[in-house]
Order: sequence, then structure tokens, then C-alpha cells
Amino acid sequence: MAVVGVLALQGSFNEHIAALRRLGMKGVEIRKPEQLQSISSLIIPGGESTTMAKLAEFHNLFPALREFVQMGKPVWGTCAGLIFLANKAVGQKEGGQELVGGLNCTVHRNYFGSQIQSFEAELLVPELASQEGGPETFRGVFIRAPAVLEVGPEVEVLADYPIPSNKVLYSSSAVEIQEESAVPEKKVIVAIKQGNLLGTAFHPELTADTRWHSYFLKMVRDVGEGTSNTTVAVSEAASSSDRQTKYDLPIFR
Ligand SMILES: NC(=O)CC[C@H](N)C(=O)O
Repeated sequence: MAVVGVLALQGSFNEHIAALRRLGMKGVEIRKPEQLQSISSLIIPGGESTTMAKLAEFHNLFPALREFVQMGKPVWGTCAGLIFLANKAVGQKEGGQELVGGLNCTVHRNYFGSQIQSFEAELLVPELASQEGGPETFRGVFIRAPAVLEVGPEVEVLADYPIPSNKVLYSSSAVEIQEESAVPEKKVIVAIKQGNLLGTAFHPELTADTRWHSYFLKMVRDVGEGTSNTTVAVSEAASSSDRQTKYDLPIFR
């Protein structure tokens, strides 16, 4: 059975493994560089990117992660994982943090503010819905979330989020954003794809909707390496039946 690696240093790796299980796929916890050799795709979960980067550095994972990305293997970063995959991050803690890079974009690490400014929102996801079926919207769970400020021409924008002009985003740390938030209905990018790389600023593993996971599994199948097509096909069948039976609770505002 094909397996998907999930970086398991910190953060919501268990939730990703559970989401993969709902699709009939096995997620394996990755903590050491040599373990990357036995997998053909990787999810980098959300959590706290500075802490995760320190742990990755301690385990000497950065060179192996960069090689993994450069080899064209599918990698999906959610939230802190998106920050890991960005070529550039702003709003970092003093001294910055090491990044894996690969996604030609700039992310703001805490674009939406602090932990208490976490929120949920229905996002328009036309590309996801056209590939995976289901509703045109996806419930985005944003936990002290980053956002993508700029993308290169090769980056496909899969979802953005309109920021109402009256919404005060947050305090001190990001002066450039406060200036921009004066513009009515500014949109910020919250999901992107660039070749083998996928990045979401929110947490799909915390919802019952498995479409982002099955979208990623299709990317894995398209690359083909070490992945059995049959396994993924079976998983897709599992995912559509799942979709009919599992519902998220309504969004609390
Ligand atoms: N939920 C998350 O992964 C939050 C990421 C957080 N903003 C960071 O800097 O790591």
C-alpha cells in the first residue's frame, strides 16, 4: 500500500494521518532525514513554524527536505507547513527561521493576528470543486494563520480570502499589512499550487471534508513515483462516500 509521509516533529500531524486514514491511505510519521528515502510524498503540518524549524534543524532535516522538494516529489504544507515551503517569510521572530523553500512566494507568518484572532470562514474553492466535486466552498479553519502576500508567475492561486475594509487585522508587528488593510475588500491568498508543491494557510485536517487530502493524493498519483494507482482509485471511492455521510458543524461567529 502506498504511504504518505507526514512530518511529525510538532503540530497537527496526527490529524493529517487520521484524514488520510479516512481516505484509505496510510500516513507515516517522519522525524529523521533517512526516513524521507522510503516515501514518495510528504505533508508538513500546521503547528508553530519557529519551533518546528528548530526541531528540524536539530534533527538535520533541512538538507533532506530541500532535496525531497527539488526532486519533484509532492509536498503539501498546511499553515506552518506553508511557511516552511515558502521561499520567503516575513513577520518572523527575531533572528528569523530556516525555510525549506520551493514555493515562489512570500508569506506573512501571522498575517491574521494572534491566537485569539483565529477564525473559520467559507472559502470559494473553484479549482478544488472542479477536481473533487462537492460544494464550491470549503470551510477554512485559520489558527494564527499565515497568508500569502505575493506569488511568482508559475504559482497557481487556488483560494483567496476577502478581508472586509472595516476589519482591523492586528497590532504592531506587520506595519505593511495595516497600510494595505485600508483598501476596501482586499483579498489575500490562502491556497496555492506550484508544480509538485501545494500550500494552504488553513487546516483542512481539522474538518470532515477530505477534498484537499484527495486533491493532494491525485498530485501524488500524477507524479506516479512509487504509488499504486489502484490504491488511490480505491481511496477516491472511499472519499466520495465519506463526503456524503460526514458534515461539519455550522460555523460559529
Ligand atoms: N496554525 C499554524 O500552523 C500557525 C502557524 C504560525 N503562524 C507560525 O508561525 O508558525
